Amino acid sequence: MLKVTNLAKSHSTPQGTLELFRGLQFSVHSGESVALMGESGCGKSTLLHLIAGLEDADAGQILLSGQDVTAMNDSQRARLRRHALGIIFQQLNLIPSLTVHDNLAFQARLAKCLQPDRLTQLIETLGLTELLPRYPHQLSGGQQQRVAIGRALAARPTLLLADEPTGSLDEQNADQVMDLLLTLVQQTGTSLLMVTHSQRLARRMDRCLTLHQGQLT
Ligand SMILES: Nc1ncnc2c1ncn2[C@@H]1O[C@H](COP(=O)(O)OP(=O)(O)OP(=O)(O)O)[C@@H](O)[C@H]1O
Repeated sequence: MLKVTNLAKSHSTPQGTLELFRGLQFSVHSGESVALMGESGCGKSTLLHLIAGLEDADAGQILLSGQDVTAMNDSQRARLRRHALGIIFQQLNLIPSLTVHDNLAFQARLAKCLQPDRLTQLIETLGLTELLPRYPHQLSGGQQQRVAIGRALAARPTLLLADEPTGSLDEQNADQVMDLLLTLVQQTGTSLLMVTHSQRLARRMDRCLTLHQGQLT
């Protein structure tokens, strides 16, 4: 489903070139949930950005359902993000001027795959029914997190990329959000690649990859 081969990425910084990784290889299979761990600054977020086509790799190949992200132009990448990827980054990027309901429907509408029954089911599973008319600033952190998960899954992505989606929550809320995320991923057959600093959350996933000094173990 996701196959990464010989991936290399460096950043240029005022101190010179910072090589994050070279020759990186790994796969995520259909329906599999994989934790991505590693110390701060090792390149986990950058790796998600490369897979999402938001940054360019220096070398290597990223195949998503057989399509090579590294060979796509900007509009092909945007299309891929709309149709095949769900993305939950640290800044949740909910749209402040839209209600919870419209935030949830937004990405599915863009991808032209809004299915009202499916959206209703997602809303129920995520416990958001009462909150539909509210705006993001009227929600708690955990509630915003659930909306971001719903929005990412409403468009039926093949792969969900999540960067510490429970990072700002306390343990109890993080566990609840994680329960929902894993249930939904299982129900929909979506694959999940999730950055986390929590061993506890990582143990709940099918597999854990650790990025250390440019290598995955
Ligand atoms: N656009 C950029 N230009 C230069 N350096 C960058 C850029 N983006 C990230 N970096 C550097 O690349 C390294 C990897 O950053 P990245 O955000 O991928 O790490 P991370 O593993 O996700 O860290 P954290 O766990 O703290 O979120 C860091 O040292 C960071 O300072």
